[in-house]
Amino acid sequence: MVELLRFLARSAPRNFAFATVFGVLGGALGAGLIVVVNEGLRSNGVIPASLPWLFAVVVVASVTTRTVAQAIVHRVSHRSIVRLRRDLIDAMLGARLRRVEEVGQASVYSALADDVVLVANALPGIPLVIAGAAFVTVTLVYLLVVSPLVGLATAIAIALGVALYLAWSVRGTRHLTAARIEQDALFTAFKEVTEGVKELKLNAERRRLIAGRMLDRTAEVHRRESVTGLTLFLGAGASGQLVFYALLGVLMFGPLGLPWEVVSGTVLVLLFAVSSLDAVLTWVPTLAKGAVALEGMRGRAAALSEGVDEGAAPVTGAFAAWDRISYEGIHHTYPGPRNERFVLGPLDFTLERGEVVLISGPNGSGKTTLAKLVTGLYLPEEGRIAVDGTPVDEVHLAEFRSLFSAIYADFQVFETLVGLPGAGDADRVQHYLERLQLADRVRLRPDGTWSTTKLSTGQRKRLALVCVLLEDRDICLFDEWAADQDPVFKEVFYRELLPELKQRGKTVVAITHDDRYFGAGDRLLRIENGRIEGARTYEPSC
Ligand SMILES: Nc1ncnc2c1ncn2[C@@H]1O[C@H](COP(=O)(O)OP(=O)(O)OP(=O)(O)O)[C@@H](O)[C@H]1O
Repeated sequence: MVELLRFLARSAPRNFAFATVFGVLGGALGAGLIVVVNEGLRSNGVIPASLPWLFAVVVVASVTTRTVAQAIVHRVSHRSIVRLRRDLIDAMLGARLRRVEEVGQASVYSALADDVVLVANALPGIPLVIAGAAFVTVTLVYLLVVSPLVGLATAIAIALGVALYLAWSVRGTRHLTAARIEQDALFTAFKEVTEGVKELKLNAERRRLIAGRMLDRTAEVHRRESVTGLTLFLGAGASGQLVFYALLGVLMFGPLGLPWEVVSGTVLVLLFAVSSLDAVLTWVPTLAKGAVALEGMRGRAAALSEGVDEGAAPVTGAFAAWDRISYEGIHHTYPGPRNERFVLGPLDFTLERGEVVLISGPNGSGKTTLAKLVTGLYLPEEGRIAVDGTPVDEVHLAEFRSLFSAIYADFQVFETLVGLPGAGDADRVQHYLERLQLADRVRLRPDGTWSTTKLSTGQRKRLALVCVLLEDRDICLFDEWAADQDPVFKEVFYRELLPELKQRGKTVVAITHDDRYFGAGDRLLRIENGRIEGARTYEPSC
C-alpha cells in the first residue's frame, strides 16, 4: 500500500497532490456530513435555518471531491500502465543479453501482461483510502470534542484495529508474494504448452501428464497461495470491523455511564464511520495484490538492471572506415554445475573487410555463442575486441554493433520495416522480394509494413534476409541461414548471394553445416568444444 502511494507520487506528482487534496477534502467533508446530521438530531427538532443549506453544500462537496479524486487517479493509473510497461521494456532492452536470458523472457512477459494490470486496478482505490483516513481523523476530533471519554475509547479502538490489520496483512502479503513467484512458473508452463500444442496433440500420455498434472500443480499452488493471501486480507478487514463494533457495544451497553444523548449521537457517528470503512475495506484485497504485483515488476526491473548493457551510446560512424576487426583471446562461460558448464575460448581470429568467413563445427561446439561475441551482443569475459587496433569498450560498443546485421537461429521478422535505411525505396524492396522468390507471397504496404509474415520457416528466413539487405550494414552474420532452404536456394545463397555481398565490399560471417559449400568462403573456421580447431583458407576460384 505504501509502495503504491510512493509509486503514484513518483509517477505523477502533480496529479497525486491533487488527488490527495481532493481525497482528504472528500473524507473530511464526509465526516462533516455526519457532524451536520448529528447536530440536527441534537437540536431536538429546533433546526437552525442555516443547517439544511449546510447539509446540501456538504453533501454536494463531499461527493464531488471524492469523485474528482478518483477520476484523477483513474487517468493517472492508465497512464502509469503505459509507463510501467515501457519502463520494463526499456529495462529489458537496456540489459545485457546474458542477463535477459538469465531472467527469462517468460518472466518479463508475465510482468508485462499480468502485474501491470493488477497495479493499474489497485491505484483507483488509493483516493478512497486517503479519504477514509481523513474521515477517521475528523470523526475522531469531533468525538473528542463531544466527549473526551468516547474520543479516547475510539482512539484506542483505532490503534487496536490498525495493529490487528497489520498483523494479518503481513501474513497475507507473504502468501500473495508466494503466489506471485508461482505466476512466473505458470507463464513458463503456458508458453511451453501453447508452443508445444502439436507435440501434445500427438502424445495423449504426455498431454495428460504435462497439461493435466504439471500445469495443474503449478496452477493449484498459485490458486492456494492467492486464496490464502486474499482470505488473510479479508480477515484483516474483518478484525478491524470487529474492533469498531466492539467499541459500539461498549458505548451502548458498557459501564461508561455516559449521558444518553452522547451515546446516541456517538453511536450514530460510529455507524456512519463503519459504513465508510466498509467501502475502503472492499478495496483492500485489490490494493494488496497491486502492491505485490508492483514489487514483482520492480524485482524484474532490478534483476535486469544488474547487468546494464553499455551499447546505448550514440553512433557517430567512428568505425565507418574499418579494415580489420581482431578478436584477441576472447572467452565466454555459461555457468552451471561441472558437466553443464560450457567454456568458449580463448579464441583468436580476425575479420577483414570484404571477406567471407564460414564457421562450422559439431552441435553444441559454441558456434552460436561465438556469433554473439562476434557482433558484440555478448562482451568477452576475457580478452578484447579491437577495430583497427582501437579496443571496443563501453564507449565504442554501440558503434561496433552498428557494423553488423544478423540473422540468428531464433530470428525475428518485424512486421514494420521502420529503421531499415533501404525501406523507403519500393523498387529496391520489390527487387529483393523477387530475387528471393517472395514477391508472390509478400508485398510492401504503403504504410511501410509487410503484407504478411505468416510464412514457412524457409520463407521467413528469406524475408529476414531481405531486411538484412535493406539494412545495408558492413558485416552480415548468418547463423545456419541455409539450413531451412531447399537445394535450389542453398545454391543461390552460397553461389550467388555471398559472392555478390563480397563484391559490394560486405563482410560475411556464416555458420554452416553444408560441407559441400565450404569452398564458397574465403576462410573456414572449425570450432570444436569451444575452441578453434582448424582454419582453412580457400583460393578465390573455389
Ligand atoms: N543461454 C545459455 N545458457 C547456458 N548454456 C548455454 C546457453 N546457450 C548455449 N548454452 C550451452 O553452450 C554450449 C554451446 O552452445 P551453442 O548454441 O553456442 O552451440 P552451437 O555450436 O551453436 O550448437 P548448434 O550447432 O546445435 O546450434 C552448449 O553446450 C549449450 O548447452
